[in-house]
Amino acid sequence: MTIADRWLLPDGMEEVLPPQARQIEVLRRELLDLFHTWGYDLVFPPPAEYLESLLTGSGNDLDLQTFKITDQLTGRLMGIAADITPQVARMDAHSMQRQGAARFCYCANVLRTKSGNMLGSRSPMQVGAELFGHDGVESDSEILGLMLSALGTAGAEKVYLDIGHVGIYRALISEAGLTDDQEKQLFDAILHKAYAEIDQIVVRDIANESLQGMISRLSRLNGDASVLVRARAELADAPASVLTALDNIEQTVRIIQEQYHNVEINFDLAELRGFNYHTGMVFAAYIPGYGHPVAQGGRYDETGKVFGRARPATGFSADLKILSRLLQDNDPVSGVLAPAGFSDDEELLCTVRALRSEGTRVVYAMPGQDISASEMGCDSELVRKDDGQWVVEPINRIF
Ligand SMILES: N[C@@H](Cc1c[nH]c[nH+]1)C(=O)O
Repeated sequence: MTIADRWLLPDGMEEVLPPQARQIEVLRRELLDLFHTWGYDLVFPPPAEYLESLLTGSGNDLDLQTFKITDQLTGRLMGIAADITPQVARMDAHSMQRQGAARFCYCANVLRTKSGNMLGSRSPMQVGAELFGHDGVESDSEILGLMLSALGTAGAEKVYLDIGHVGIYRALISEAGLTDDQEKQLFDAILHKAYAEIDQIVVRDIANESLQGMISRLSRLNGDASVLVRARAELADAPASVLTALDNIEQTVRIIQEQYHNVEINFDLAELRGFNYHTGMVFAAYIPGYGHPVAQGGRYDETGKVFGRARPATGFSADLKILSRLLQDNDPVSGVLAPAGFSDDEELLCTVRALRSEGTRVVYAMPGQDISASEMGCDSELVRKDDGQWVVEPINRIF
């Protein structure tokens, strides 16, 4: 093994160095404090669980994204958490047993077998919030609002929101009488917006002509607010739940637009992104200059059922590392350098203690080491005056 092999990290498993680590930590605190002020209780999910509880009800995608390990204690297979949302759904359904609305937030490392995009991480720091126990405009708009506020806290000035509704696709598909294989094929074609293929599949596999037309048209319902008007006309023969879904989107968006003025909304009613457990309105937030969502989420009403309690649920998550990298200003670290060789100087000890207690960073130089103050993140130093007092002065020496 060469030295290079020893420090080579696996793709997408990155270490975070100063000053980014500190910036991420500052943002983590700000976001968790924000969630707290909105009434979201912090939870710490376990880093690994038995596969059955981790993957139950969540579909194939999450399974493929989950690293599996054998538990040396029981011989059972465990999975390392790849997404916190189903874990929090289990906490709500099984461990918490709260009646009515329950709100939880989290920030935890997850591991994924593959990254979502070419340059992406396989070890995101997932931060997010989940709201259980209510189905409707109030909870949908609260979660969307909290996501936008979180992006604002992280420094986003302009947000592009992509809104879809998995329930519309599901309502149409439930009438289509497709086999699992046929449905998977159609799902993939819609996911990839392969219009020619979609048209082919619906004509080949679906007998009902009105349904064929509606599914083809649904796949193209993508654009500004006029999409909702078009949807009402083009999906007029759809089950009643489709109209309810459109009403829900319209009302939620109205609430959001009244409160958040830096948001541009695009509707994509055939958007099926995500981990497959979503059942209702889904959304993704983009910022200029980055081609992937910086936060995403949506409604997933069925997930708690397998844990004993079907609860309405909606939530969002983001990768804290990406938010910090894309949105945070690179504030230079500042601090005060304290000299070496004065460990018995009571005045100095006292001054350092006072500075630290008010939050100032004070770094002791080490005897015999000639390391620049800036390398230690210091832009000022403690200097002893003739009367024995120590005062902080800016460093203007050239190192
Ligand atoms: N956990 C989902 C987003 C989500 C949170 N809650 C509901 N959906 C994701 O990372 O894609």
